[in-house]
Amino acid sequence: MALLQQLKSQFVCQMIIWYVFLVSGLIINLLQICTLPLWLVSKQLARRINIRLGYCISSQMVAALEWWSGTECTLYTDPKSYPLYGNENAIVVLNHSHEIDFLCGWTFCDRFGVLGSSKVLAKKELSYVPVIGWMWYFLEIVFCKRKWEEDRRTVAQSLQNLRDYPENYWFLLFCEGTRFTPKKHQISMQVAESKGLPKLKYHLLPRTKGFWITVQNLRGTVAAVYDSTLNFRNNEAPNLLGVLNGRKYHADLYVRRIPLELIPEDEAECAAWLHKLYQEKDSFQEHYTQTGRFPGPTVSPPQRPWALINWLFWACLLLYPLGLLLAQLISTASITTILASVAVCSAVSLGVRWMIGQTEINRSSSYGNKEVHLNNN
Ligand SMILES: CC/C=C\C/C=C\C/C=C\C/C=C\C/C=C\C/C=C\CCC(=O)SCCNC(=O)CCNC(=O)[C@H](O)C(C)(C)COP(=O)(O)OP(=O)(O)OC[C@H]1O[C@@H](n2cnc3c(N)ncnc32)[C@H](O)[C@@H]1OP(=O)(O)O
Ligand SMILES: CCCCCCCCCCCCCCCC(=O)OC[C@@H](O)COP(=O)(O)O
Repeated sequence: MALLQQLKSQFVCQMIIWYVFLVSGLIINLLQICTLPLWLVSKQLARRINIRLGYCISSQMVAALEWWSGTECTLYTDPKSYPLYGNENAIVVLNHSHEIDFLCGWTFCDRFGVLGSSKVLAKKELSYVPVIGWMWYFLEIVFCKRKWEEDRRTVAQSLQNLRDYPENYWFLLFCEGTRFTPKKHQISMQVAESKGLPKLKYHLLPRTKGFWITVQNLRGTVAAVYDSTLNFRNNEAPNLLGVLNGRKYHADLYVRRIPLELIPEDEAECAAWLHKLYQEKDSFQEHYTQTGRFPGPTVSPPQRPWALINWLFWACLLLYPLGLLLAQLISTASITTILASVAVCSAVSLGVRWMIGQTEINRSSSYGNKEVHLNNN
């Protein structure tokens, strides 16, 4: 067991995973481009094909979490809501304090069969990330600049486009708008104070505009909001490099299903509703800190084999030509070819390392970091 753990952290294993992810990802991005003419002929078919192509990329990261690192995910939820998960459209509201929260979200998507179709309100910068960001264009992910004056029109339009989406999806919203850091927390609590809102201990003050516009534009096509609160056992702060090194974590996710009809239509009332939701989320986090668990019964939604099968398929397809190339390199062993191979390996590892950097909190944006001029009236 210890030997296997040692093996998982070896650089050569990392390189194999990165190589398969990057090369298969770029091939899939190319295939996605090839579907462009189809959008003009049959939009719904193009969407269904892209859902499957997207699955081939995102499920590789799910496979890394579930099969490589062996991370376990426990769901705390009402058993009456459980059968609805994956069988309806939903808006997911999730806390944003962990580097792999999006990946745990993807794992749950996979277990409920909505991984390829799931959506997120993502910052525009992520659309430039190769493989993942490029894939997102074809999955109709909603991007925002976090500048309301510009976003209010573009975000509403992108949301309207999802109204006739052909497969069930979960639309993820990190209402805090950025990852939790002590400084961002302190600033957002000043804003809370100026608005006369109670302080939150574990969350940043939620941004309400994105939530309101999402609910407004998806009303009638989305059945519920899944209020989701994520935590990791033993106070761990997991990260993507840990996952790729084969480190095992245990995620706990508390989900409450709230029918969409219960959410007020009026903007101010909707904002007040969201603030109250975050106060409740804060109390669930407090409960977790005190007791090591969330309230209510637990379930472990079954793991599905498709993410692993997909990874094995791409690995077989791409490692064979790589092996042939390496064999040829070794047999010819010219200094130029060796230098060229070292350069390619370095470029791959630098590229993927930069992509992993996008998930790291210490490289988080300055959004929410700037002192705001507060008006206490
Ligand atoms: C059964 C299982 C269930 C669940 C499983 C869980 C999950 C799985 C689901 C789906 C997975 C799918 C995909 C996941 C894959 C990958 C995701 C990866 C990452 C992408 C995530 C991101 O990129 S997060 C960043 C982008 N997103 C957001 O920002 C969303 C939230 N933001 C908003 O909604 C904003 O309102 C906005 C972006 C629409 C506009 O932002 P802007 O800044 O322009 O406006 P504001 O909202 O801030 O308006 C100004 C108001 O804010 C007040 N203010 C000022 N400073 C602060 C502060 N520091 N904190 C709080 N508030 C502040 C200011 O006073 C203004 O107040 P008003 O009263 O006028 O509103
Ligand atoms: C098998 C996989 C191996 C290869 C790994 C490559 C990894 C590429 C991952 C890129 C995915 C990017 C998703 C990042 C999600 C995220 O967490 O975004 C942060 C935003 O919410 C808020 O940003 P900020 O304001 O900066 O806190």
